[in-house]
Amino acid sequence: QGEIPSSQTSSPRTGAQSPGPPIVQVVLREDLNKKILIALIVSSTLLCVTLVLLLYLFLWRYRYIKNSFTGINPNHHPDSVKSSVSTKPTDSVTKGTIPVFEYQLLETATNKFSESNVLSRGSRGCLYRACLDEKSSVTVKKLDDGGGDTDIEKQFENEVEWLCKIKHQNIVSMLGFGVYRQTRCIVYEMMHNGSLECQLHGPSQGSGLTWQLRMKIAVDIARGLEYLHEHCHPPVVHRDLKSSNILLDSHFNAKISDFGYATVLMTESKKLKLNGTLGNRASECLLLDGKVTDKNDVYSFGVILLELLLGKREVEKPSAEAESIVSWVPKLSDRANLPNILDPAIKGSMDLKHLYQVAAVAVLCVQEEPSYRPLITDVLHSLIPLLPLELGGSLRIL
Ligand SMILES: Nc1ncnc2c1ncn2[C@@H]1O[C@H](COP(=O)(O)OP(=O)(O)OP(=O)(O)O)[C@@H](O)[C@H]1O
Repeated sequence: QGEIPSSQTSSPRTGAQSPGPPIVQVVLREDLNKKILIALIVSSTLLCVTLVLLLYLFLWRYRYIKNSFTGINPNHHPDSVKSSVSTKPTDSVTKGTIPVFEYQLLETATNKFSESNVLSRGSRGCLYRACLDEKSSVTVKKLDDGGGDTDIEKQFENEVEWLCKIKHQNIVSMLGFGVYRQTRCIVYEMMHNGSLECQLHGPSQGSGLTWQLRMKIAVDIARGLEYLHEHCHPPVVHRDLKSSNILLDSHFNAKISDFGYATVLMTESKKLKLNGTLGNRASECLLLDGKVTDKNDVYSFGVILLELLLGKREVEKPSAEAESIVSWVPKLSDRANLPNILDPAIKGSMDLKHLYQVAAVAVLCVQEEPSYRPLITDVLHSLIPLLPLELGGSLRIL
């Protein structure tokens, strides 16, 4: 008792020589250094993670903008639609900028795909009127698999693939699509005036289409085609251009629809390769296959122009002695008689010089030799001066 523990003898209070304070300070400093080191490691890790995230976001945004499109990605293949879309009915995602609709949503919008909503029946399925919201209606094309018909499947994939990428005022807009087990749906903007075929050859027999409207429709189609042939990279050939695939909105703006057979235009090098593999087949045979040239679309455009002028169907009677509208071409070259063979709905309603010019363009487009047919861009520029300014042409009416 009364003995002081040895550690206390070295207490600062004793006033004796004391190593205490320096030890504490060293320990504190070491602690501080460790903390600074940890803080540095944590903050630099955070910085790295943030930088990586920012880089990822930047790359994602760059790809998003690139994909949401002004041109065509040559590496893109229609098959990717199939793989990019799940077949679960509850999907609600977006593919690029195009939404994938849930089945239930389309079912409700079309009143369970009811008969009263049917707008038309095509060879591959039905077209329905649908209300996605209270304000506007859209159309839904419902394609059933047709007992595993791979052609329907291919056309669906092709159509969706192209319409995801092609955006133009004269090409029908796809608002979304969906794949649900055996059923496929595509949602389009509503084209209130239906197809050009219906306007020309339906109950109204062309009476709703004045000369000026017909010129506007021709210029609109040529603009859409010019976009496909000249502004898409690589160029796109529609391959199924006909009046039933030209749709008219409430202002009679014409838009090209149905991209089920569309394909990229074959480049010269690919053409040569194909010529090689097909031995002696002349290039014209390849062209007649309808696979490789934009001039096929120009021919089809010429046929539509003839329909607009003559008010006749592309093929008048679907029978053995059916006559193509192209057989009228020699009569079109007879200027004196031309006004007499026109569609009665427009007879005498146009400047004759304009009529001769449009007839000449139509004759050039339907020439048998594809290389003699003009480019669609030349066709467009010869029609624009015939269309009044307020309808999108350059004609000033004084
Ligand atoms: N977006 C739309 N708005 C209004 N009507 C449309 C629309 N799309 C198509 N139609 C009408 O439905 C008709 C059939 O179009 P659809 O594309 O379904 O035909 P299809 O299935 O390609 O038929 P086919 O193969 O026999 O030509 C068109 O001719 C047009 O009258």
